[in-house]
Amino acid sequence: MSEAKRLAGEKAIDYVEDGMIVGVGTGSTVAYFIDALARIQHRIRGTVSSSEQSTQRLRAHGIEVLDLNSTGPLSLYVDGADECDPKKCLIKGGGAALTREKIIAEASEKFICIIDPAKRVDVLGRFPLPVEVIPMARSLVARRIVALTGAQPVWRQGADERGVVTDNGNAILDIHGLAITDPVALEAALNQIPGVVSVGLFARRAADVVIVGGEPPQVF
Ligand SMILES: O=C(CO)[C@H](O)[C@H](O)COP(=O)(O)O
Repeated sequence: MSEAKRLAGEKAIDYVEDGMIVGVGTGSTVAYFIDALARIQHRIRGTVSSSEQSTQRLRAHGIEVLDLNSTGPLSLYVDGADECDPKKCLIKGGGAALTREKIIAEASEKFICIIDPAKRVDVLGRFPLPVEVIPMARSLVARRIVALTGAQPVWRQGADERGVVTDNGNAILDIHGLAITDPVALEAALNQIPGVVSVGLFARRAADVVIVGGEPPQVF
């Protein structure tokens, strides 16, 4: 499977143009993209990173990481996903970086999603849907999710009693047992719950192009 991820990550380099500032997502597929980007780094002006993990990898290659507040809109964002439906709506956040990923996707003109074939689904929801929440609102948000969806939110566990702590200092609830027939409506409804920071559904702002790793990669 990592071969498919590598092929998807390397194919995304085709979309990088000279002088661009490139938005960079998070995860093992993106790691291949970063490694390929390192080989052409002299052609770009820098990157904006969606996580501490990606920032470390970018800097290890000597690639400049810029503050989104100083770059203005980005031309290109490249990121992975946990699931992708035929309309290019995504579930993301398996790596707990969903909020910064959503911010950069929103700031970018073109969002290229890089996945291996196992991520393609007809209906989103087999992968538990991540929701980033303010820690004090965790139980409240969980109750509201049950009332809204009937599905089961599970607090993502981490190294200690605080559970997983995101780069923004928040907690993650993973919603199990959803079959998401209307991703735009569910994203909007979950975003209304006080204490929700962001939802790992990328439906209002879906991907523009999806690259599925393979020999050759498929693009849709
Ligand atoms: O959303 C993400 C991180 O928050 C990742 O893009 C998603 O989890 C896919 O990761 P991988 O490429 O390792 O399969």
